[in-house]
Amino acid sequence: MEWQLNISKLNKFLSAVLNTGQFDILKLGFANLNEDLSELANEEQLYMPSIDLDELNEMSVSSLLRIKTRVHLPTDIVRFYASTEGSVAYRLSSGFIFLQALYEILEDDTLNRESLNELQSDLVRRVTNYSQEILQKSNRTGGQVPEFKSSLEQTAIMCAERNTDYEKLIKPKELISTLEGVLGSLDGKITPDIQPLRHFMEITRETGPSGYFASMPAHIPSLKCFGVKILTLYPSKFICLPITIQMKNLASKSKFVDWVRLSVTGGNGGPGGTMVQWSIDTKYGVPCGGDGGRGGDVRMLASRSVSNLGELKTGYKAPDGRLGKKNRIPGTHGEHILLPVPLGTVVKDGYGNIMGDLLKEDSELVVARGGDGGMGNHNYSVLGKKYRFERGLGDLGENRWIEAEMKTIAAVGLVGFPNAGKSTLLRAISRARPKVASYPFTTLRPYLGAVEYLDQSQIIVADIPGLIQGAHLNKGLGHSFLRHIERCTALVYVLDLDQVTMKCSPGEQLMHLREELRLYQPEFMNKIVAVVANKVDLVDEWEYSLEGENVLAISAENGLYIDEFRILLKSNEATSYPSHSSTVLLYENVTGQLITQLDGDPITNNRTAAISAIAMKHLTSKESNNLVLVVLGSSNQAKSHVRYLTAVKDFKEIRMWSRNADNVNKCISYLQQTHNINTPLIPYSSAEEACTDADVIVTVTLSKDPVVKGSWLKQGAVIICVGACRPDWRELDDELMLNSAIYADSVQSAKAESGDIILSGSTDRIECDLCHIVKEGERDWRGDNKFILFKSLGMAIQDVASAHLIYSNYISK
Ligand SMILES: NC(=O)C1=CN([C@@H]2O[C@H](COP(=O)(O)OP(=O)(O)OC[C@H]3O[C@@H](n4cnc5c(N)ncnc54)[C@H](OP(=O)(O)O)[C@@H]3O)[C@@H](O)[C@H]2O)C=CC1
Ligand SMILES: O=C(O)C1=NCCCC1
Ligand SMILES: [Mg+2]
Repeated sequence: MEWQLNISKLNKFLSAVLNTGQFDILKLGFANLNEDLSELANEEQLYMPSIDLDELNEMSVSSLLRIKTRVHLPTDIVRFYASTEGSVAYRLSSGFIFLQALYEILEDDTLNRESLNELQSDLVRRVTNYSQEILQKSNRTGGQVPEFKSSLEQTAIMCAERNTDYEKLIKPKELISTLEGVLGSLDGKITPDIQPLRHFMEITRETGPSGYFASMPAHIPSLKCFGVKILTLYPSKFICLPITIQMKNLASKSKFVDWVRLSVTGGNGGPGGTMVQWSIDTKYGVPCGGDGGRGGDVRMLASRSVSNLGELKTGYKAPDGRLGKKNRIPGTHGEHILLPVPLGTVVKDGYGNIMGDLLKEDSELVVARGGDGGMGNHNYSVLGKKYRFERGLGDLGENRWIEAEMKTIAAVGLVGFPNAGKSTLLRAISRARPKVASYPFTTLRPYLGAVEYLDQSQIIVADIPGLIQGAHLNKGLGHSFLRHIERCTALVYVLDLDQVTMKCSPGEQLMHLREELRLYQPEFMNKIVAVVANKVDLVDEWEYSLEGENVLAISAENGLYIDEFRILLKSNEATSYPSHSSTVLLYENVTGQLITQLDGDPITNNRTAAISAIAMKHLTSKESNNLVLVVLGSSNQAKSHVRYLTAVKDFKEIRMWSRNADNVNKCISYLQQTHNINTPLIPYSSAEEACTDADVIVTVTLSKDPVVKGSWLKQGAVIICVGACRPDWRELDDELMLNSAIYADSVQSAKAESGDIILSGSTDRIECDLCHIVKEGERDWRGDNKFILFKSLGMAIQDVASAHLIYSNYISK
């Protein structure tokens, strides 16, 4: 029987899993279907390998085994990998999910869960037997290939080591020659990298387009290993909103109340005891009544789990202390009443005097003290018969009116004109369910939502009621909502891009919003601000900056760029995250045992530069020396490219440009101090000036728009384009693209992923893969073209070969 997967059902299933919000990406490991998938990518149906349920023949078991070994499944047939925020890759118990998926999507309705469970055990048993047979045939005794034996302990140590140590294990010249060797051995056959995943990436993009890449498993027969790289990319890093406030468990069902007046009364002190202990020695006995217990206090307790003051009643009275007991034992104290209030609550007495400011989690403020207990008669024992029943009655508890007011209600306030979509946005990023309707002032009081992150942190966002022009004069909801803004640490201006509902152009909206806030309180201008343009799905084109501000275009309704927005809110941390983070998993070829798991970031930084160095070495003539190198960009790739390119060529000077001049200076000091780069490194404030008369230009930016123009460059210039890794991003303009002889590390990836190639209409103009260049040796690579361009996108095989080299260096250390 042939299992036929229905794509639309599969999509539905994957979307449903993704929509649980627990996973950012699911990779379905049809590992042995690389070729088939790329061929079938545009077709309606995907096919599972042929499996004869009645009699599993060797062929089908072998194909299953290949799936098993490729994706390293101890008990299952296919595994889902989930790459979470921060790029922690982990595995799900896949068999169950997979079979459930199959159950949902198989055309054959007669299959039920039990029969699938049976099928799974049967397959696993057969696959296990078969793999043992293979191992025996190949004279292997254990589960591991001898050279990797007993390496797992070291692997664990290695995984725990820091990036800097990884860097020490990578020497530019060694990595360059290793990768050149691997490229030379490829014989023109390159594992398709990204293409087979495109289908699944599309699903991911639809459900949350945060830009996740994953390289398919790459086999390197000569190295006896294969591997996978999982990479996440946070392109929203370009907007920063430093926020540190985090709160927890905000889901309060109560009405939103930010001010209350209530009466509080401490418990009265309990009366002292009047017991007398009789004895033969004393005529009247010995008084032994204990002191009365203290009355309980009424206290306020700052708690992250409370969102507003709506749970508070109008009055509280704490329990009284109890009567003192015999044998001088004090009476029980009255219990304190703890009133949980949100962090940032300010408490005043009835005269407006501030009693306290509850800023820290678990801080307490006594708002009505309980009375002291009265003295028990044992205190009066010396007074003889007359006073032996004397005692104190206990003090009354304090009683007062107090006012509690929330000062900080949210870290972030969403500010925008009515119907800009703030409530929809809050719904999209949190579990808050504010009313949404397209008439002004749907939101009459701020709704709060907790934006939750996988690291358990939360940021509280308030949907501030719609603002109208003249609000500072108390028009509309005027001051009542401007007061809320006062309490937010940061503001996000939400602009309306919908021609139908917008009051004025997005630029004017931003101007008016700012003006209203400024007129109400000039200090508002000091607040940290970000700008988002909502309803981007309704417009054809959108500028990404307005009045000098970066603007994040989103669609709250359709969930477009909502992940980016969530990250923007957390960008205090997000800016300290690298824009790319990755993990490389290295497996042993035959048994599929995991050899090691490596931090992919140093691998990415080094191998990409090594590949560029190989390309540059071949694409520039051997004799050429003392060239001028330009590096556009100043971060990881800029640093590694200077190191690797100088390892294969001598340059007269290296010109460095980046949007931010400080970054260039930092990059230069790092290269000089840490890597002793002796070639003059010269900062440039204009990319055009830097590129004029340059021989080699490297673009390593996160730009979405061209940073180099063909008109700037001299004939014969070699351009190494490393950024613009998405089909809609550019680093190079059309003139440059159309006048270049184009090469790529993988033609297939470049055609599918490079915005420069796709948008300039150059998909059919790519000459060949890097492995052909390496094999062919020196020739005229430019032909009739003005420039030579190498487009790098990165391939799994480069990661795997580099990971293998690092690992080998590590174990031989
Ligand atoms: N081909 C491949 O195999 C690989 C490609 N890459 C790509 O290389 C590029 C650099 O990577 P990496 O150094 O790790 O990235 P980082 O995020 O660390 O650095 C980004 C760099 O781009 C600059 N930049 C950001 N936005 C813009 C913009 N709008 N215009 C101009 N410059 C901008 C930044 O400098 P400043 O803030 O000063 O502007 C910074 O120097 C990325 O595009 C990445 O995707 C990465 C790994 C592998
Ligand atoms: O590591 C890779 O390969 C990358 N490719 C595209 C851009 C980001 C990193
Ligand atoms: Mg890549």
